[in-house]
Amino acid sequence: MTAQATPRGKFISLEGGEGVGKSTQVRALAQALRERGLEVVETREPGGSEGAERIRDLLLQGAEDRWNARAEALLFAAARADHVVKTIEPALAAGAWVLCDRFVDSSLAYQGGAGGLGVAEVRAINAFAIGNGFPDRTLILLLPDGNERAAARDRDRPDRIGGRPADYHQAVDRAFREIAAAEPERVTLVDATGTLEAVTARLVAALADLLP
Ligand SMILES: Nc1ncnc2c1ncn2[C@@H]1O[C@H](COP(=O)(O)OP(=O)(O)O)[C@@H](O)[C@H]1O
Ligand SMILES: Cc1cn([C@H]2C[C@H](O)[C@@H](COP(=O)(O)OP(=O)(O)O)O2)c(=O)[nH]c1=O
Repeated sequence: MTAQATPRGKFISLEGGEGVGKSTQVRALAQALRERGLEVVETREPGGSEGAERIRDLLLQGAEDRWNARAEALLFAAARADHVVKTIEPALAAGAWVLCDRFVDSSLAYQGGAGGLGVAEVRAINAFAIGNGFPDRTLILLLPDGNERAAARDRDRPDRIGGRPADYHQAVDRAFREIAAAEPERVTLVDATGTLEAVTARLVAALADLLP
């Protein structure tokens, strides 16, 4: 008898601006997928491995001018390279589904689109960092006025990037929509209004073609 190879898991990233409900929905979607019998690993960026969590502190704490735009983009990519090798790839190879709270599209939208480096340039450094490790599906949560939930949650202590001005966050939002338009096979825009349960149901529906 020959051993059956374990089928590879699927890699799903959740994206969107500040406070649209990504962390809430990673937990809820993981639960919904587990109820369907899937093994699920939840992770986040920046972070998700020991070294990447250290880089997270460097990126999110301290003064706004702690890093220039290129250094910031490279630090996100370095954290991602470690996260892929240490956490994401082993889980997928073992057959688990990986749900990631932010991934490469956050770099494309924040550093590339809003930060002025250019989406193509930031894509290139990330291609070097992660090779073929793009998600199987990316779900971008959209709120019409995204910031109310984040503002209520963070009060007056946003992090180094969350605290940037409104026009930066509007540019992030535009960049996410452009990425979705450019890569419709991988990237789906999902309405994040309504109850937690309603949003989770939309996310599950957006994965229908990948589910076993
Ligand atoms: N569907 C929802 N309706 C109302 N509030 C929500 C909903 N989903 C999340 N929240 C709340 O909005 C805030 C931001 O959600 P969170 O999941 O932390 O967002 P993100 O990870 O995108 O920053 C939290 O206080 C959370 O409890
Ligand atoms: C992964 C990633 C995050 N970020 C930013 C987005 C957030 O402001 C911050 C991550 O903080 P996080 O706590 O995940 O944000 P939130 O819960 O508000 O969504 O880092 C980038 O600018 N580029 C990236 O590649």
